[in-house]
Amino acid sequence: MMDYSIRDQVAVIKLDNPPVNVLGSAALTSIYDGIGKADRDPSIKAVVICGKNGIFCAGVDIKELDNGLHAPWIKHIGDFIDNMKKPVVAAIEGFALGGGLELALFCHYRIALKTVRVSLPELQLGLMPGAGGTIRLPRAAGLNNAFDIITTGNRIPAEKAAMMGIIDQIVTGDIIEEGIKFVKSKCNIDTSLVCLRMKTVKYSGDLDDISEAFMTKVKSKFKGAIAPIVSILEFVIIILDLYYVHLQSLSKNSPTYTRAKGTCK
Ligand SMILES: CC/C=C\C=C\CC(=O)SCCNC(=O)CCNC(=O)[C@H](O)C(C)(C)COP(=O)(O)OP(=O)(O)OC[C@H]1O[C@@H](n2cnc3c(N)ncnc32)[C@H](O)[C@@H]1OP(=O)(O)O
Repeated sequence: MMDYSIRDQVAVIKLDNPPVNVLGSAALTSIYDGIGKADRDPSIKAVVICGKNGIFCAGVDIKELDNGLHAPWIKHIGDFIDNMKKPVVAAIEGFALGGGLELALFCHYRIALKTVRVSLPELQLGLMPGAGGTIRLPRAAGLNNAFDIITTGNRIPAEKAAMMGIIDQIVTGDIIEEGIKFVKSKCNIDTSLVCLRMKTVKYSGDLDDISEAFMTKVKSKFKGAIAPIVSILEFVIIILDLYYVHLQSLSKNSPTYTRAKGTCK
């Protein structure tokens, strides 16, 4: 399900679940184990996550969804990386779709070949991007772009994704070599500063107006099947609102207040 190797003090975690590296229970467990191993090993300075077979990851294994995915649920991987001091980069080729993009968004950085496409197609499948997509995508790409990507399921080309802030660098050549080179240059950076979950959500205009406009657009597109879509959009808004509520409960002098304040501008 995953190859673990060490190159020049960098752990390379290569998803290996042919043909398209979907995330079932076994693959998720092996990624979680691999990241834990890299974190515990004092000789490892950084981590690259990539995929075999010319593709990063086609998302969660849809065939397993009916039976329920077993622990560690994909979100646990995100929680773990959020707290890692060693930088983690997603080195993307082919596609990063659904849970695959969410996995990439867990990482501190994302690099990609120019030919890459990313998307969150969950909504079209009657699902929601529940593994952090609603939290991290707005923080990477801004609220307006995130709503657009989540509601359309469009596949975004790498260069556009880079302009939006989803991809940090477009590279050419061997994606793993590039990943190693990239992540080694980030070893002295405080990872909490690049952890997407702690970043500010950027949006232009009034939050209620933006969400209302997207609701209207989505309702007209998905005639007769809007319940999950409306819930998902509301969920994104609720997450933002929760940050405000959380803020109000904190002492204004606390470091947590200062940090949390930055997440909901
Ligand atoms: C509570 C919240 C829970 C879950 C959240 C889930 C989020 C998700 O990740 S949902 C999944 C989102 N991903 C997708 O929708 C991607 C679907 N796949 C594709 O679009 C394409 O397969 C492709 C990745 C673009 C590759 O295309 P191609 O090279 O033409 O190969 P295919 O013939 O389409 O696929 C090969 C083989 O893989 C199977 N497969 C592809 N994706 C998945 C998947 N996500 N889960 C399970 N299986 C998948 C596909 O069915 C083919 O299988 P065969 O047996 O060979 O037919």
